[in-house]
Amino acid sequence: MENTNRESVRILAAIYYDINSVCDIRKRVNSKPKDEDTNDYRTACRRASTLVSRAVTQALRHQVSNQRHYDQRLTELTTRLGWKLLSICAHSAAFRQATIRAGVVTWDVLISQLEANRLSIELFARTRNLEWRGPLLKHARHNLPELQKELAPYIKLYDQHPHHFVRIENKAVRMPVYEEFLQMHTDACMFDPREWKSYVEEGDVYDPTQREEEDGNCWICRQSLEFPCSCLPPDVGQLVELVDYPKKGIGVRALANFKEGQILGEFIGEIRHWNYGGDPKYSYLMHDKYFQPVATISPKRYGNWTRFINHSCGSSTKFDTMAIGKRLVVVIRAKRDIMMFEEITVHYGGNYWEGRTCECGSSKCKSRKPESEESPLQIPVDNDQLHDT
Ligand SMILES: C[S@@+](CC[C@H](N)C(=O)[O-])C[C@H]1O[C@@H](n2cnc3c(N)ncnc32)[C@H](O)[C@@H]1O
Repeated sequence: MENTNRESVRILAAIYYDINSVCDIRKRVNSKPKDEDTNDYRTACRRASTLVSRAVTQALRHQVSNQRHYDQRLTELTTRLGWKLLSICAHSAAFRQATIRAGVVTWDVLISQLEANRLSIELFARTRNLEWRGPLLKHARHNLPELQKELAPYIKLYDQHPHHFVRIENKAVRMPVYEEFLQMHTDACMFDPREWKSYVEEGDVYDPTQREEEDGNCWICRQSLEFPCSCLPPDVGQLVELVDYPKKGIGVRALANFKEGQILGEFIGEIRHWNYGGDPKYSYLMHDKYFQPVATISPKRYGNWTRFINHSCGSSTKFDTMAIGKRLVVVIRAKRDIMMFEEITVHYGGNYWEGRTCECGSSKCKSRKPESEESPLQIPVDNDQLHDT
């Protein structure tokens, strides 16, 4: 059973990966079309369309008793997942292969997991502008009310960054808001000299995160500053989602497996003076290798997905400061392998939880209540005693 589970999770991870790749190709086709990308994109759409058309043919037959194995699976998909999810998943090569090749048990587990992650997959595809309606539109004229329902007008989600949406279980979606402002996504740290003026007595204000000789060689290409490079920190942000976690608020859920040591992304925000105290919830104090403070990275307004990583006393990642390209950056790095669908967590540091209660649930948790408080003595109560006499 464990192997089957692993296989279905592997397929699921590949489905997210494929959908993201198809959307990336589409973006390239729309901005700088190259023959190779256009062909790849057309092939993905044609294959998705073929699978959906075959499912439509089966749905119109009304007779399922003598269906072939593959067609039975398509019927099961449309009845259990619905036409929208089918059309979304049909864009994934891993999904199309699974409809033919997955073993019976793997298939059953896969379908249950697709059902359990229905909103996650839909949100993932829609915020990346997957053309999932295309394969269905061709069949709008057929008498398939469930399919027609899916073609009703939808709110556009793709004109916003995917990390402007937070999934609340399988039910709803909200936007990340803090101090009444939408927490905007940005791809790079922002330095505004005006914010530093009050901290600097004389001379020019400069960005203290610019890489200097003493920060060492670039962590990626290993070149010294004598050979300037344009390396950027890797980022897996396309393969994570923001989710509301009970008691902790927004957190980050992995939509792929990540390896120990892997850099997951840069901790991005506004570059503020190290004495800046305006962001006690999200900010991180960056130090150089001599433990001298460099700057406070404040992502409360502008930042990327890494600002939403919740704390765990047994965390899966850590903060690291390193020289990459032209800058000194704070990155999030995996301390161990991270599995698909796991919540990504980081340790906020010793002082963060003074006066706050950690709800990480880890056996190493510093806020963990003593045994006696955790399970209060149970006294059986006669229900009648609870009413006024
Ligand atoms: C950097 S933010 C993380 C994202 C945050 N959950 C949100 O909704 O925007 C840090 C805040 O998240 C919440 N948080 C993170 N980890 C937590 C934990 N282990 N237990 C309780 N609350 C946590 C606390 O409110 C904390 O001040």
